[in-house]
Amino acid sequence: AENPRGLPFPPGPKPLPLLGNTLQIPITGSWHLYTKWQKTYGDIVRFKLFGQSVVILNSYEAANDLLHQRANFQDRIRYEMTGELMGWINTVPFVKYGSRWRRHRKIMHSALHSGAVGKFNPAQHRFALEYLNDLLDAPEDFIKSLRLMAAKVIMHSVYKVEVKNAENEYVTLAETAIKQINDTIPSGAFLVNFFPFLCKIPSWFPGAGFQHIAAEGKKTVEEMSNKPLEYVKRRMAEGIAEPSESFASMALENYRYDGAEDDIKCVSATLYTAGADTTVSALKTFILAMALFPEVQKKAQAEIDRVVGNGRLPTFEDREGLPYIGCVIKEVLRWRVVLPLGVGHSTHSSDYYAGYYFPRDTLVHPNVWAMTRDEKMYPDPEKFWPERFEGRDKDKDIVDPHMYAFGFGRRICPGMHFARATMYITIVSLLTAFDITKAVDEQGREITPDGSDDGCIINHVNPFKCKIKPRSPRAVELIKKGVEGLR
Ligand code: HEM
Repeated sequence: AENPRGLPFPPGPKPLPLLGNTLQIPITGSWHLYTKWQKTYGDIVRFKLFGQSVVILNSYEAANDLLHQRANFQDRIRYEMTGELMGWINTVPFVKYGSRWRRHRKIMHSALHSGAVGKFNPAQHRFALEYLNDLLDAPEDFIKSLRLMAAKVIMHSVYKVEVKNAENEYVTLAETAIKQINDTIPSGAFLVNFFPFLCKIPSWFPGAGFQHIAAEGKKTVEEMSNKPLEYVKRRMAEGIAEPSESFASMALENYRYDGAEDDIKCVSATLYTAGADTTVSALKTFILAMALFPEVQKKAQAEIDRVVGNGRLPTFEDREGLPYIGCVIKEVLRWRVVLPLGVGHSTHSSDYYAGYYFPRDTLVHPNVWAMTRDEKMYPDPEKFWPERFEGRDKDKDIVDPHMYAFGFGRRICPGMHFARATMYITIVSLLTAFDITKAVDEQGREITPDGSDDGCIINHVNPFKCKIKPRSPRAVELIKKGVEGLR
């Protein structure tokens, strides 16, 4: 029997036949609703999206017990539309728990684990400098040039593609693919994600427009994966490529089993889609926080001035000597966590926890947003206050955001060390060279950004205005000199 102990499902709102609770779940910012449900139903809440059983874990403890500790909670559900029809099933976050996924993780791990990832620091440093230089020319385009920086860092690290502008062929392909995915994943937006049998309807059938969208999507995903890898292989064949010049060339050198190339192609394409927008989200949050909390900015700048001095820009070597910056990065990851619902894991077979029954293929999401708003751990949670992390032992009475911002268990973000390095060098360079303040309107009044966010799976603060001004003529000189040095 599936449920021999006859235990109940976790509590939750009553579902309608067929529709389940789908009509109750907002497409954006659903974590706010789940956090309210925590008061009614507790830390473990169950509901249904059409026929899909969903469990939300509202506490760090429950998420850690299940998603981190249990091997049975490391799978992913099938997304018919996004995964199967559009071809995203070939990218790591969608791959089912099993041998293929293990091969993909191994390829990523060998280049991205904490001891190896330093290889990419020169590229991260270079593009952070170019970002500073872009800000000198067009400070008001700080978000646009941030996106460009993230694209440059990943494309260079993964393929050694030199991205000059946002119109780059490979960047455009990946961005188009991401846009297509964002339009299809949210709950309810695409019925076919939850009604697999709809896939069998021919595409000329009225209302089956999803099949055209799927076909378009699949083409984009294939091109996004094939084209840059062909570029790498061309460089290798022509003998231009250093074997270790990029993630992909290293992987092609190191892994030569049957089917290795296909694995490498899928993994490489994943890195842009998983790594660019997430990093941009975190860095936008940082800039917003600096505009809203000037005293934090001053303190961070004082630390840099003390440790680095003003004769140079900071480097990766300074990282250990800048503990307050470390706390700022943690607070960025907590204050507006990038993925407020993480990425849903699923159960491989039926299971029990806390007296409740979990059928197989239950979609289980950590409500990370609720964890970041736990007032017992983080008093005054809306305040951006890095000091809350100062002078404490890891895991003692406060959870380090690194423990939840990058997910859980065997599925934990394999790019976390890479992401943190990009965040570090960008943040520390920005603080050294610029003051970030609120913008002023024509009457000279300060404009305070409202700090709202778009509520998407990868959550972004909404576009806002701020002033980004060099701290001194010396800072401008250092940026110019730094960028010159790169040429
Ligand atoms: C601040 C930036 C980032 C954040 C906050 C972040 C967060 C996450 C989270 C929450 C997950 C889901 C883990 C789970 O299922 O429990 C994830 C998965 C993943 N991330 Fe990241 N990530 C970031 C940057 C990156 C970067 C830069 C890369 C690649 C270079 C990357 C590659 C991946 C991949 C491949 C997965 C799927 C892992 C799997 O399903 O086995 N991420 N990330």
